[in-house]
Amino acid sequence: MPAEADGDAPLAVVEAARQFLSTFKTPCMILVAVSGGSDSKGLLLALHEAIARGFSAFSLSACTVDHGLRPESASEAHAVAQFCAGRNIPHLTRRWLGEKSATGLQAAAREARYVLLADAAEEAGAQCIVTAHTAEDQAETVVMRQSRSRPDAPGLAGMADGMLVDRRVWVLRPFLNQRRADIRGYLALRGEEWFDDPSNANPRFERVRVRQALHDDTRSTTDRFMAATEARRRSSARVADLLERHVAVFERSVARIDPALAGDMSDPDWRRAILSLTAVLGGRRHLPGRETAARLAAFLAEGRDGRMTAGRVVFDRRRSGLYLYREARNLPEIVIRPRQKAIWDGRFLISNIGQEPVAVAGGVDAREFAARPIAAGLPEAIVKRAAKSAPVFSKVGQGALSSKPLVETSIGLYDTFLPRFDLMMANSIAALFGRDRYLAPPVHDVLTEKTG
Ligand SMILES: Nc1ncnc2c1ncn2[C@@H]1O[C@H](COP(=O)(O)OP(=O)(O)OP(=O)(O)O)[C@@H](O)[C@H]1O
Repeated sequence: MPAEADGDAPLAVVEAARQFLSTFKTPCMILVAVSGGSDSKGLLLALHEAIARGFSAFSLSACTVDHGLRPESASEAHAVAQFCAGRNIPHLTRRWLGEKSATGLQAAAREARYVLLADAAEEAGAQCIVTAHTAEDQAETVVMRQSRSRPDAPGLAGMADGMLVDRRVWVLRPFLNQRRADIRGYLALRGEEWFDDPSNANPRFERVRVRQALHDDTRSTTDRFMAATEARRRSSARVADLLERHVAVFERSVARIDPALAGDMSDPDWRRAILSLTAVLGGRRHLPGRETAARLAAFLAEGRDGRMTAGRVVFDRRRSGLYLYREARNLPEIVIRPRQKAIWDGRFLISNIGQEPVAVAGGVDAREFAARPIAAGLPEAIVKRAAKSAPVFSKVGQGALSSKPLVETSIGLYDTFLPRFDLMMANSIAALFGRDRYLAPPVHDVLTEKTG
């Protein structure tokens, strides 16, 4: 399926691969996520060529995820494996065996794909993953985000050029500025073919509808995206700074905000800071929606002492500050088997390191929780209220637990997918909740290295 290409464009694709390799802190093995479509096959070939021409300390491996959604998917994965074998590139195929319900199919397939790719990277010994998202993918993402923009969106940052998956491996996107026609031209020049996924033309999916409607020049969208990404990174740096200066978190459960900043949400970065804290304390994976944010802003603007609940979080306003803690309602009860981990209430990752099952419930007896925050200077009434939603561990059946589980805050906002432009604020949230910094990307990053 050869396609038209500009004169120098094929070399531009290899040049993009070369430039990408030159951004690494140290040479490493890169796992290329190859679907068999033109973009990812082009990325694999361009990296392979760039490595052969001057970057020999790098190596490649590849992985294809067979989602099992189309009859041809297994044979396509096999063809990719053969293509890799011909170039001495180790290749893994991973099958998605999860539940495939019609609603949210693409989102479920996406999350499963990234986790399978992360597992494959670990198995192959690769230090990062690359995907071949293009300038067209970027333009589509911007349009889709525009249509559902959340209150946290400063400008229209599109897809990040890097994303940490599962807290363990970075997915980088070296072709975000490359056009599909150029990648296809490059493949044609090298005499290579590719598969066209028919679901890329299925109007059931939002991305496909957007693509079909998008007549925008992707080059100008790319420029706008780069400016927006820069704005988003600066916003993230500022949010990090605001959180560090004005917020304290006690026992991973109560946040105190300086009284001076308790009444105002008009600054978009400060609003993001408060809404992010709300998501973490409320155990949610997304920021509260527009309406909740507006209700909260109205409450804070009143400037009076009192309480309101938003996004499962109580906002308790007193002269000494604004206190945030999880409301004591709808707290789940779970049992964690020996040597297993589970996320409780979206807020805590609990590891049962003992030999017996552990039951987890909310705030039945929180005396232990109460002692420390009071000693740290929190008002007693706040501690008592917050204690009601703290996790309490017990033995299933009679008696006392012989070993306590390990507990850390689960940051649903970032633990599965952390876009690179939010790394600084994610790190300051992690620090507030007593967690280590997130894994740093393997490539140089001027902004985070300067300020973070
Ligand atoms: N089945 C697959 N196996 C391996 N890699 C894949 C697969 N599907 C997609 N990819 C990788 O992801 C890139 C983007 O693919 P595509 O646009 O189809 O995914 P997407 O669902 O839109 O991605 P995202 O959800 O991350 O925006 C591909 O260029 C390829 O690198």
